[in-house]
Amino acid sequence: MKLHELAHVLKDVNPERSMPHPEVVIRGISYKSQEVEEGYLFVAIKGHKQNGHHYIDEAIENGACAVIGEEVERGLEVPYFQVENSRKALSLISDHYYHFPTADKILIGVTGTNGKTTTGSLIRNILEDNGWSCAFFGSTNNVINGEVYTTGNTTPTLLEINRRLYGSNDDVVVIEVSSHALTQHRVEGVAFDYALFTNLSHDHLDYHGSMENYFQAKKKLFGMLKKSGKAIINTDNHWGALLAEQLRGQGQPVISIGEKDMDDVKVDRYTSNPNSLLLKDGDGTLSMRPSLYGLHNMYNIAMAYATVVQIGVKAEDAVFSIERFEGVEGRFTVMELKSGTAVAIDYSHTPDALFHCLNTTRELCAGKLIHLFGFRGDRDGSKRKEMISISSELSDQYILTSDDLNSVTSEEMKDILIDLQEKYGNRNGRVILDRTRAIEEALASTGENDWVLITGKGHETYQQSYHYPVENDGEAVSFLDEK
Ligand SMILES: CC(=O)N[C@H]1[C@@H](OP(=O)(O)OP(=O)(O)OC[C@H]2O[C@@H](n3ccc(=O)[nH]c3=O)[C@H](O)[C@@H]2O)O[C@H](CO)[C@@H](O)[C@@H]1O[C@H](C)C(=O)N[C@@H](C)C(=O)N[C@H](CCC(=O)O)C(=O)O
Ligand SMILES: Nc1ncnc2c1ncn2[C@@H]1O[C@H](COP(=O)(O)OP(=O)(O)OP(=O)(O)O)[C@@H](O)[C@H]1O
Repeated sequence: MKLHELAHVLKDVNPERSMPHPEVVIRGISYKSQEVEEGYLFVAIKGHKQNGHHYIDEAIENGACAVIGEEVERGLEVPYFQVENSRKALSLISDHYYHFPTADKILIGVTGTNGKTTTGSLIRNILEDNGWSCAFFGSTNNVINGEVYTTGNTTPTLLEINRRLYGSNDDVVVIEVSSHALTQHRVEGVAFDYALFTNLSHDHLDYHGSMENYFQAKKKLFGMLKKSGKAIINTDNHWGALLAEQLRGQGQPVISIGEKDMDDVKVDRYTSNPNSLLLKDGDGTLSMRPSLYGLHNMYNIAMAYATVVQIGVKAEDAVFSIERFEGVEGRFTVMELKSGTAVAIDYSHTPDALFHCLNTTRELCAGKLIHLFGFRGDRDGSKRKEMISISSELSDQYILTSDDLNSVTSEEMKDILIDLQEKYGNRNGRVILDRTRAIEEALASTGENDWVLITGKGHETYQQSYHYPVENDGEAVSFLDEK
């Protein structure tokens, strides 16, 4: 991309200086000054913690040939483009720079408080099973051309997405679109063929301030649908029903998922023992033995099914793939121990997710159910009381322990947990700060037919070290089972 082309791409351009080198070729783009190289375009973003405009000099020292920003900047030695919104400009520019890599693909955006990763992974697996190649951007990883990459955010910026998709041969792209990403214009300009809404419940209120704001953030995804695009919505969720009503009122086609006869894809009957599901799709009834457990996962299956049949997968082929799906790492991963105890490791960290996860475990557990969980430092503290009362009600015993501390100290977290237990806990609750010690205690007090449910981290690596030298919950359970 040449420098002078930049001026045409940015609508509200106000170049600080004339274009000294219109033929200068932009060799890369970054919004991180420390990653700028010779000939790069630097995009200065005023962020939540830092202001990228304070790093423009560093970016120029590193070789930036032009800068985009929101603030007035004078006397820079390279052309400066002042724009209304740097994040939007970043997305727009990266699309042009990488020659619109999403334009010739089927784009699926999945949003919702819970179920994005499971639903997105189901869709990817069903499509891959049936002849479509499918790229994936989500919480657990990114997959492009069948290559798996680690990821930072659930939803990267479009710069990162386009960089990965440049040269991708994938037919379809599934993107988990978080409310943060939508608020921060991370996928600005992407036109989706399908937008999925799994559910909305209490989470991230520290960021959005209210459920209404949280809902409005999620709703943005549905304004990014192509003209031919379709919304696929769980209308058994209150916010989903509201969204469907609003979209239908605007003439947007909606495919509804739920347990109601009027739903386009109905979760007709689910039993957990044996694990079997009956889906109704129009006149057809589909019976299957899913590999996933829990009613919440039946909704994920219904969402994924509704999407893939729209793309062209035959119903019976979709069912076959759903039954073979191996699940998502750390989403209700079950381990059978020598003692006869079953351990489920799950990622749930919201009240709604915890409710579903505990209910599922309760349905499978014939003996005692011990639940082990904690709360992430610096995250939405308003959901903790609700989570403790759900656990108090649905588990026989629970242990409050450490989750990611972030900037909170271990001692501060201990005080938080003790205070929460005293205020909202019951006599079956305890606090054991060291996560591995807490797992050890839970395993020591269970046996045949008992279950231990460990939630909050799932597959994720521990952010801090504990007594036993292990990196995650799965490793801790295996280590202690061998001990
Ligand atoms: C609070 C938040 O969402 N922050 C996101 C935001 O960062 P920011 O722009 O505010 O960054 P900042 O640290 O304030 O820095 C501002 C700017 O200065 C630049 N800078 C800074 C320092 C320097 O030396 N040089 C320099 O250029 C930075 O590169 C940045 O462009 O934009 C970044 C680029 O997209 C994101 O990586 C980052 O996500 C942070 C890491 C994060 O943890 N976000 C969480 C809340 C999040 O987004 N979670 C959702 C999933 C939620 C869920 O469903 O559970 C997600 O999609 O991951
Ligand atoms: N449809 C659902 N409704 C409620 N809870 C769910 C649903 N699907 C999954 N969960 C619960 O939420 C947890 C997270 O599931 P998943 O990773 O699929 O969702 P997510 O939206 O990607 O979450 P995150 O954005 O935190 O990664 C699961 O471990 C499970 O306990």
